[in-house]
Amino acid sequence: MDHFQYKDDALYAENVAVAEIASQFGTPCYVYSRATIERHWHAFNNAAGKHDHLICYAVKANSNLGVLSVMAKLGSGFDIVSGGELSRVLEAGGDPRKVVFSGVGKTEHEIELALRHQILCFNVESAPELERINKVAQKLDVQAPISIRVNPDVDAKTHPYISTGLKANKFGIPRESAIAIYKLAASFPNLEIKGMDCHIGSQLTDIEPFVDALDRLLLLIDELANSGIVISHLDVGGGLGVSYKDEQPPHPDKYVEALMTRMHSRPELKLIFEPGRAIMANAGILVTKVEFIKRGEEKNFAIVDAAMNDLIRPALYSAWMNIIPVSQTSSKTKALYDVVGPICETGDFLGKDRELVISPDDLLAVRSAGAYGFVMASNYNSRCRPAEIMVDKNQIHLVREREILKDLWKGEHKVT
Ligand SMILES: Cc1ncc(COP(=O)(O)O)c(C=O)c1O
Ligand SMILES: N[C@@H](CCCC[NH3+])C(=O)O
Repeated sequence: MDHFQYKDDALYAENVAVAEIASQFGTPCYVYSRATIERHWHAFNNAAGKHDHLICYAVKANSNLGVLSVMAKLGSGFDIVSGGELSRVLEAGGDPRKVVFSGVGKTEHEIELALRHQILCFNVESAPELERINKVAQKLDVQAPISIRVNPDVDAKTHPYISTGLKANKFGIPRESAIAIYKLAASFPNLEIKGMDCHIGSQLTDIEPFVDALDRLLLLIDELANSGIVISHLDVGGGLGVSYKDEQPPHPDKYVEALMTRMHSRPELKLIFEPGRAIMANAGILVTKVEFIKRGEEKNFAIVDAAMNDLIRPALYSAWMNIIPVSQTSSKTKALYDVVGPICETGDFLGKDRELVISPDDLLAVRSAGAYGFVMASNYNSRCRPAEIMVDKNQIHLVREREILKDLWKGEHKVT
C-alpha cells in the first residue's frame, strides 16, 4: 500500500495533508512516511524467515536520526561507511554489535572508533586495509572481526556510476585473489575471520545478477573451507532497485526468496542484507513550491524553490523522478514544463518535459526521494538545506530543522 495518496484531490502522507506540512514548515522540505519505512524493512526481514539473518540498513541512503531511530526500534542492523555514520547510528540508539563497516578508505581513527564500540564486522576491501585494521586492533589489544569484500565480476546492468561489482570498479578483491587474501588475513594475529561480503551495484532491477554473484561466492566459500578457513556469515550487500518510472524490480520478498533457495542447504551460514534504496526511496517525497512560470519559445519552465543542491539525482545521473501536484485540479489547462531550480547551472533540473497543470505558488512533490535525497544535498549557491519531516499516522515530527543563514558560514572565519 502506498502511504502517499490523494484523498479528494489533495496529496496525503499517511493521514496528514502534504499542503498542511508545507504551510507549517515551509518549502522545500522532505517528507518521510514511518509506516512505509517499517513495511519495507519487514518485507526483507520476514522473507528471510527462520534462516539466521540480519538486515543491516545502508545508512548512506538516508542517515537522518529520525530514520535511524525508527530502524533501531525495529531491531535493525546497520551498514556504515564512515565514522560519521557510526556516530549517527549510536546517537539514534542503534546497536553497534549489529554494525558492518564497508568502504575502501577507512582511516585509523574510524577503525579505532568502530573497535571501541565492538561492531559486528569490518568489510575489508584491500590488503593494506587488513594490515591497518590489525595494527589498530593490536594497539587496543583486541581481535578485529573481518570479512573480505569479494568482487564477483558480474554485470549489474545499472548506471555506470553506481555499478560496483565489475573488475574495473575500485571496490573489493577480485575473485581470483580472494583465497590468497584470506590466507594473508589468517596470518595477522589480531584479526578474526568472520565472513565474506559483496555488493554489486545499486538500482538493480533483475534478480539474475544477485543470484549469479551469490553462486560465485558460495563456490569460493567452499574453496576457502577446503583450505581450512571456515566462515560464519555471508553478506550479500544491498542494491535492490525501486520503480521510479516504469522499472519493474522484484519485490523484496521475491528477491530474498530467490537467494534463500541457495541457502537452505547451508543453515550454518548467517545471511546479512544491506538494503538502502529499497527501504527508503519510496518512503519519502521532496515538496517544492512553484515560484514562477516562464514561457519560452521552445520550452516552458516551472521555476521551483528546490534545486540540484536539494536533490542532485536528476542532475548527476539523469535520473527520472516522478513529479506530481500536491493538489490535483482539472479546471486549468495542461502544459509541458521543464521543472528547474534557481541555481546557476543548466544542469539544475528536477525533471524535463513534464505535463503539469500549475500556477505560481502551487506545490509539487518529487516522488521516490527518500533515498539519496537529503544525504546528497549541499549548500551550493549558498542555499540553506531543507527541513526533513517524518509523518507517523496523523503525527508530524520535524526530524531536521531547515538550515538558517548563520548555518551557511558556521566554522568559517573572516580574514582581517
Ligand atoms: C557496500 C554497500 N552496501 C549497501 C549499499 C546500499 O545500496 P542500495 O541503496 O542500492 O540498496 C551500498 C550502496 O550502493 C553499498 O556500497
Ligand atoms: N547515490 C546513488 C546511489 C549510490 C549507491 C552507493 N553505493 C543514487 O542516488 O542513485
